[in-house]
Amino acid sequence: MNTGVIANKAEEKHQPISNPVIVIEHLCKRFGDNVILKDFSLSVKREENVVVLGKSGAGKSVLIKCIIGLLKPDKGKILVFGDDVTAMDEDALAKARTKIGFLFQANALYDSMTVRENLEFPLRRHWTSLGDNEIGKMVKEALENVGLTHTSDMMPAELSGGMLKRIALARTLILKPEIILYDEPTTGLDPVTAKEIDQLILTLQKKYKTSSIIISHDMNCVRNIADRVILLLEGMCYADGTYNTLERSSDPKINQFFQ
Ligand SMILES: Nc1ncnc2c1ncn2[C@@H]1O[C@H](COP(=O)(O)OP(=O)(O)OP(=O)(O)O)[C@@H](O)[C@H]1O
Repeated sequence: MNTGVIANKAEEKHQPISNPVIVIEHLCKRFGDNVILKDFSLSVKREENVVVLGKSGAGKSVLIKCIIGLLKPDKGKILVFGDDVTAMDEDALAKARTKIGFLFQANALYDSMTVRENLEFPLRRHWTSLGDNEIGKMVKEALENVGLTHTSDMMPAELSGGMLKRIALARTLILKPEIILYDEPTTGLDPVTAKEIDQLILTLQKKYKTSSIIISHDMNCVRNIADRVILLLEGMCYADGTYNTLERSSDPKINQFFQ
């Protein structure tokens, strides 16, 4: 069921460009008898931030894994820049993934590497033709972006939660992805630091013109960064609208997320 809650464009923080970068059509995914995605459709426009809300176990991570081809859906299409991810072989998937960055909830930095080495790692792995000079410049820019140039030679264990999140964001952005998928970017951070991360995400999204799908339970984060909010419920896109539109909804299934 779709409640037909429609986005009010006037409420949006910025105007995403209308051609979609991701189009998901009638996605179905089950594990045995456990039906996770029943008939899920969603379109994400260029430079748009779409937040996916949903209860624990609703299938948010399954959805993200389908988009990056880590899980094969049973039915449906996922077009990323017009190409269907569900029909790709491993080589094509690897190429498609270079356009998609992923910010893990746990940051996924290597504990045994310095901050600089963590940032160099994806460059050396994916862009093998880059020289040391070029890599050095890109690492410097990445650290400047997140205001942490002084941490270059530090180990992850020496950094606070907010700093780790900034470095993880810098590492995600260093490969210049056109789409970023965020898994709970502010979970575990205090409200002030969380707000700074929200602001950084918005600033860098504007600078690099990225489009995003964000999984979040943090309603401040949702309010701060969502152009549009999707409610994933019963395997479908149950509601679709701006934060303000959904917050005012009288539907208890929507309302419970905005208490
Ligand atoms: N590889 C798998 N094999 C079997 N079941 C799976 C697999 N991956 C996910 N599931 C099931 O799919 C359902 C949705 O999981 P998912 O991780 O997407 O939830 P979620 O909405 O991200 O929850 P949370 O907010 O708690 O992270 C769960 O019931 C989970 O057990």
